[in-house]
Amino acid sequence: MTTTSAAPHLWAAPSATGPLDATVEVPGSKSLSNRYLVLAALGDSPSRLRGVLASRDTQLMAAALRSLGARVEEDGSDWTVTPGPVRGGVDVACGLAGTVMRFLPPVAALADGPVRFDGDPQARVRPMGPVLSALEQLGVRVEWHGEPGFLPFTVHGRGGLAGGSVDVDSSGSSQFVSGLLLTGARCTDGLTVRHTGATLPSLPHIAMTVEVLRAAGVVVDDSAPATWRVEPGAIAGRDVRVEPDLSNAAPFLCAALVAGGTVRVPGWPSSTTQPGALVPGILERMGGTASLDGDVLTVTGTGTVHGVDLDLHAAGELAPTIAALAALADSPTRLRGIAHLRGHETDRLAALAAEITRVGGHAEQTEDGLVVTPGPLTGAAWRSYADHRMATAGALVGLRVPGVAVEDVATTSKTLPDFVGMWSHMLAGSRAGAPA
Ligand SMILES: O=C(O)C1=C[C@@H](OP(=O)(O)O)[C@@H](O)[C@H](O)C1
Ligand SMILES: C=C(OP(=O)(O)O)C(=O)O
Repeated sequence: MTTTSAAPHLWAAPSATGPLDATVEVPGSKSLSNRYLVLAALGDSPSRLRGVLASRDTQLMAAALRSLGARVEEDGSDWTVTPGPVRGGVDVACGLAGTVMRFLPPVAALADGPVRFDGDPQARVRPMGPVLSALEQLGVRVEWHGEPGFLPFTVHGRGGLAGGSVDVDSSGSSQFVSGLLLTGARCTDGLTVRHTGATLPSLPHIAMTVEVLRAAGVVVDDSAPATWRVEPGAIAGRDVRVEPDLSNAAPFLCAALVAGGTVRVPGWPSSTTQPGALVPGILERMGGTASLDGDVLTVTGTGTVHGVDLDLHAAGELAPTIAALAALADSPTRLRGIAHLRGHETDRLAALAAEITRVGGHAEQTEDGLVVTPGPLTGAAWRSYADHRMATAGALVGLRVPGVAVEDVATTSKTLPDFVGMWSHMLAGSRAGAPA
């Protein structure tokens, strides 16, 4: 492994000096951890959650649920949640977590008083309007403290929700639908959610919400297009194990294509609603081979990466990683179906275009995506924009391009606090002396 020198606030992304031969243990899924936490806090008895992701997004969720009246005890990655009556008169800090800011306002509507939500400066530009206007349709008073439709705001809980039917335009984020569904069973009349927008991103994440609800004994009808009906009823306390985060596995698996060699991820589920399940197929199209032996996913690459034309509307959170890989390809890549990434942790289409261009590639935004045209790349500072996936994208480029220095790599703590350690460990597993 070689490293580049850089200013102290920059992380010199290590370059690979040979093919990889590494096994990477990936912690629990952010999306599953935060869904299980919400349902456990709304449950009819305590839950034991095993293999929970311990990261900024899940700690924020735990802290918020404690404020709202649940007991959340952490013991490494095994957490116990004891539900309690939902309490108002509290503040919820969302950080930059979409799952906290979109999943908890419906919970707050059950509280016996006001719940004020705020977050990081970048959180204040993430779209919030549709989930809160759905609550208003249900008779909940929402008070905006800044620009309507954005953090900060207060949800004035009145001790319960009757429920009924709501229309929500979820084209900006699937999390609007998921947030409403997660609380639906606690509405006295249940909840019917109808999506009204032209497009709906991240369908696997909505399927994930439906699946975790059903596993907790909640009756959900998703048979009509773009409509979900959650029946009222108890949410069962459970003992569950969280799957590894397959989207967080993606940069490591991509590394096998960039450096050549093999990366294995144990604990890969044979079936899952995580959109990261698409990664092996995408990497095969981009020049790798992938196989699942038992629960170990193995990806092998040659160092040659091919461009692709890819619709990522189902798996937008993979886009920064795939765009970084595309910058190292032997032909252009077109990513489509991801206009809503402009409302993610940062405007990811703008951020990716800027950073890929800064290192010498060419990336242009389209109406709903990005066209990446590889070029000879040179090292430069790679900005993260407080976005964990931008930081890991920079690390991936740095594997091939000496002199890439990732700004604020600590932002990876949003979902993967030990990213730097895991990345170094992966590289330390590379075969010494093998040609680059
Ligand atoms: O429900 C979830 O856990 C998520 C849904 C998706 O959000 P969008 O539909 O806003 O992309 C995804 O990108 C995000 O990382 C996690
Ligand atoms: C979009 C993402 O996160 P969030 O849950 O904050 O929306 C992401 O992790 O890529």
